[in-house]
Amino acid sequence: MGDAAPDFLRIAGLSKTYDGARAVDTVSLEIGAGEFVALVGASGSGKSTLLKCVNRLVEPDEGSVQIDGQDTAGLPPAESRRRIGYVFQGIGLFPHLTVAQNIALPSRLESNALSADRIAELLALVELEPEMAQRMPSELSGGQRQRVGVARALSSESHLLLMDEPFGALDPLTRGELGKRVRRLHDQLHLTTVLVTHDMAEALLLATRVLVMDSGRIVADETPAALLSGAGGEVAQALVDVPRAQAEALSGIAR
Ligand SMILES: Nc1ncnc2c1ncn2[C@@H]1O[C@H](COP(=O)(O)OP(=O)(O)OP(=O)(O)O)[C@@H](O)[C@H]1O
Repeated sequence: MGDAAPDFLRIAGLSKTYDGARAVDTVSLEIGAGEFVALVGASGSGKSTLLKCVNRLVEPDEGSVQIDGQDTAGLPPAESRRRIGYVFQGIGLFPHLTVAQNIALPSRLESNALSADRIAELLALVELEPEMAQRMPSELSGGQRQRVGVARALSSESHLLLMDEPFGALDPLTRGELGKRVRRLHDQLHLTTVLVTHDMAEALLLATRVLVMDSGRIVADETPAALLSGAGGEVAQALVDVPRAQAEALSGIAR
């Protein structure tokens, strides 16, 4: 979508079945360089599985994924993952490594050690003090840990950032701040970003494009403005109705 940016991520005919149930059902999708895409949908609609097929934490049964013109099936899965920055639920920081060691890990696997200056720079990008580098993850708040996760995802200097509910379990203020921060980083570093979120308001506020998944398929692909004007069909509009109803209820109280 957008201004004729070249497609950076191309997903073609992708399917993944678990125990006879299709988690992802023949999804085809092109995402241009520089897009910030939010992927929303009910629990179990296939969002995480789709993202994991992109970085090959999950092997698809059918279909292909191309990143910057290169088919990921031609690379060992670990090599594909090193080329992608990702923040996934359940893939947290290593508790026995310091913040600095956690951030440096993807680069160390590439035999490309990160300098202390580079680690400080990555911490600054997510607005953490350089002194945090020597702390253990248990000495950080949940929000600080999630920032370190984002810094680690950015450490490989990949241009593709995949995030699966990266702001989950944060208080709303921190969540809002971290979301805006990630959006600014996306713009500054010219990233292509896919963010899975349960929060339609967050999707509408942060993304340039919103994809809605339902039963393994993409059922809507719209800009936030189009969704707010009523486009995208029934499933998408049911999701947009949630923040819309909240905004109306709040303005009713203020009157
Ligand atoms: N490793 C697995 N083994 C078996 N079934 C799985 C596995 N991972 C996911 N599934 C199933 O695939 C479907 C899609 O799951 P997925 O995690 O992709 O959904 P989701 O949209 O990300 O959900 P949520 O919003 O709850 O995180 C679900 O029915 C889920 O139970």
